[in-house]
Amino acid sequence: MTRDDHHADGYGPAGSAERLVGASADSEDTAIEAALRPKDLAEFIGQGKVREQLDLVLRAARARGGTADHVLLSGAPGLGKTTLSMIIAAEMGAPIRITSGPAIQHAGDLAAILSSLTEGEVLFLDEIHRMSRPAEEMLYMAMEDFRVDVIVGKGPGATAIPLELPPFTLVGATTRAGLLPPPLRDRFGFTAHMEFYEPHELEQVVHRSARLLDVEIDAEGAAEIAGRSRGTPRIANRLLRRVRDYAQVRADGVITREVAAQALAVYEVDDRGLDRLDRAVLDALLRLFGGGPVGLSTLAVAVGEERETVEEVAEPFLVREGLLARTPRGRIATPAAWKHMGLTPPQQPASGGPGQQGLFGT
Ligand SMILES: Nc1ncnc2c1ncn2[C@@H]1O[C@H](COP(=O)(O)OP(=O)(O)OP(=O)(O)O)[C@@H](O)[C@H]1O
Repeated sequence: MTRDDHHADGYGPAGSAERLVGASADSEDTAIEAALRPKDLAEFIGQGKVREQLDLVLRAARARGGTADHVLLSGAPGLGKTTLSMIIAAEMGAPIRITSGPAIQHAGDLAAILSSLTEGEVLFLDEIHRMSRPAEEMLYMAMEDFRVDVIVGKGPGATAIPLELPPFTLVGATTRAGLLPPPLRDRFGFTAHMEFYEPHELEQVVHRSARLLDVEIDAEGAAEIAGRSRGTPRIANRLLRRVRDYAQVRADGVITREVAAQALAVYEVDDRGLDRLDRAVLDALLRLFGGGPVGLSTLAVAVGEERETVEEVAEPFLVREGLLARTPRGRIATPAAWKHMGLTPPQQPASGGPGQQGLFGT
């Protein structure tokens, strides 16, 4: 099995510090995740519908003695797309090759990978929406006819040499299925959308990982970590490792609710999974701008971050949590944001006081 690339989670394009609650894999995750991945569908926690449907697809393919249909997995980073692709291969008793869209810039890169696949092999293509156009077009034919045309030579003398491929299963992963061109999307026999996990599912993830890492944890400790993991198993596993450190150094090694809460307070991850940046954005929005509306650029200046960092790194989770809304007039805080930050909204936002929306409204 090979992996051509991996990404780190920086603070957006400005690319500064890695975040404890970032959903993309950092270098430590990459090193440890292999040990924590469930190996078969029965071990995979949550995503009940996806699991049931995939189980049918794979059982039927096995019964026919053939190769499974191409599978498209869509969902946010860290929800288990790579894990599921490995499970698909394991359940089919097939080897897996792992690569990603950005690693395939030329059609030739893809031709080289496809032509070296063995019969029934699973090809996992992460970030499939980021493949180059020519590679994408080559993939259409490979998926449908198990054939590619390799172009030899240049200009008028160029010739297309058809190359037969063994049947294989493509597992494509994307954070946004909507970004895929319809001809590509249509060539997948099965599409699964992965949802964020419920807290009780993340508790199971934490318990399972603690067992594998040989860490003692009680039910309340697992619940405390799960509640701060933003619906994402990767984050749950990462928080568990930081809490384990704390438990070893400052407690007796056992993770209880108290130990987990104290540890995550040190790392500035609050009880809802907001980190320093998220809280800074909310704090500025509430205290400086009376809850908004305030323009994105103004808000970014107020927290001393790039506009893109606020928009791409902090806001998606705040919006998902119902703490912040993006409106045509600017960003506004919801009543839940005031409550979460322990602040009281001004009685009459338009009459001055801490709120200065008139000045910052756009
Ligand atoms: N359903 C699950 N049950 C248990 N652990 C899980 C589950 N889903 C994911 N994990 C764990 O979360 C970590 C991240 O999962 P994975 O790498 O599969 O995510 P991903 O969606 O492929 O992320 P990316 O899009 O960034 O590649 C792995 O360590 C894996 O063990």
